[in-house]
Amino acid sequence: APLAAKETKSAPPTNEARTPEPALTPATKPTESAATAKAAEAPAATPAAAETRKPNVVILATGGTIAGAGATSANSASYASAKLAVDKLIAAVPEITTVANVRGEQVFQIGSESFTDAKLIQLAKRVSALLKQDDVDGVVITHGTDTIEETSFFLNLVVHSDKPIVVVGSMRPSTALSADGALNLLDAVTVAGSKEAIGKGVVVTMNDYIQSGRDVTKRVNVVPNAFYSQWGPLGMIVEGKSYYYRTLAKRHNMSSEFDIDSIDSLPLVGIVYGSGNMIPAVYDAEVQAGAKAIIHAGTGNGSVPDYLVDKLRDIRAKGTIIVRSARVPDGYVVRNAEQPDDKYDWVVSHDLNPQKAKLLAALALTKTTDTKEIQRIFWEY
Ligand SMILES: NC(=O)C[C@H](N)C(=O)O
Repeated sequence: APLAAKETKSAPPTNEARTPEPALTPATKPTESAATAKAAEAPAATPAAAETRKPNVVILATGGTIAGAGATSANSASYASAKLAVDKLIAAVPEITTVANVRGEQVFQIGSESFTDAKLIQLAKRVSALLKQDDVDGVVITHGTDTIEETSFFLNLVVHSDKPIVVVGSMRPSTALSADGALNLLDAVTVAGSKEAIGKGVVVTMNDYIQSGRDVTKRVNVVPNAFYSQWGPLGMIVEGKSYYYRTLAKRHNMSSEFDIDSIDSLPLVGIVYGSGNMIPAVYDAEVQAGAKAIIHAGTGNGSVPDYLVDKLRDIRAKGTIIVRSARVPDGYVVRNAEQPDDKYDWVVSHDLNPQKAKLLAALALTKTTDTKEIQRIFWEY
C-alpha cells in the first residue's frame, strides 16, 4: 500500500526529484508539462514509470524548534520547542506532497538538548528498520538544532544503508516571522527522495545548504544561517533541485564497522572543557561516575596545562581512555604535537569537535579498548 494518501489535486504527478538528470543543467530540464505528459503516456509497470514514481519518504519527528511555537510572530528566540505533532508539521508544508509520498511517525517530542544515548539508539534502530523496507526510499528526521550535529554524525556511523537519511531542524519556530522550518523540511524531503543523495551519508538540510552530518556543527545560536562545516557544505538545494559539489571522504554507513542492529547501549564518555585555571577534580568525578573515556576539549591544539598532565597520565594508567580534542572550532589536533601522545598512550580526535569525538569514542569502545585501534578509528571516520 502507498505510504500516504496526502497527494493534492494540484500536485504534478511526476517526481522531479527521482527523474535522472544528465548533468547539473537546469536549462535542459524538461518542463513540468512535458514531464507530466511523459508520465501520463507511460504504462504503470514499465521501467519509465518506475523512474518517475514519487519516492516514499518517512518523516520521523523528534521535536525541537521546527515543532516549536511562540506567543507572537515577533518571538524568534523565546518560544516553547517540541509542541507541534508530526502530522501538523507535514500539513503545514503541502508542497511536500508534490515531491514525495510522505507519512510521519512521532518518535519523541523533546528539545534536542534532552537527547540521551538511549534515545539516540532508539532513533537509529528505527531508521535502520525503516530503510530495510522496500517501500521506504528515504528517511527524514525532524530534530532540534542544538544536538543535530551529534545525531546526524551518529546515524552516519551506525545505520547500514545507502538510502538517503536527512536530519532537519529550524532556528525559528513556525509561528515566527520568516520562519525557516517549512523550506528546510521541504528541502529535506526533496533530498531524502532523490537518487543523488544515495550513498552520500547522512546529511543536514538547513538554510538551503546540504551539509554532511559528519562535518556539520552549529556555530550561531540565533539566525537561520547557523550551520557550518570547516570543509564546506556538500551542496545546495535551489527551487527543489539539489546540486552537489563534493562528497564525504570518510567511512560512513555501508562502509562503517559499526552497526546499530547490534548496539543496545553505549559506554559512558565525558567531556572536560579546557580553559585557564582548570579544576583537576572534575576529571576524577568523571572517572568515579563511570566514564570509560574522557574527551579533553583542550585549548589550541588540544593542549593540556602543566598541572594536569600527571592527572591525565594517572587516569589513563588506571584504564580510562584520554582523547585530546580542542575547543577551537576548526583545524585538527595533531598527534604528538603539544603532548607526546605515543608516550602517554593518549588518542587524538583528528578534526572532530569534542561532542562528535565523544560519540566516536563511545562507539569505538563497543569494539575495543586498544588505544592503537581507537586512534585508527579516529583517523578513518
Ligand atoms: N533551534 C532549536 O531547535 C533549539 C532547540 N533548543 C532544540 O535543539 O531542540
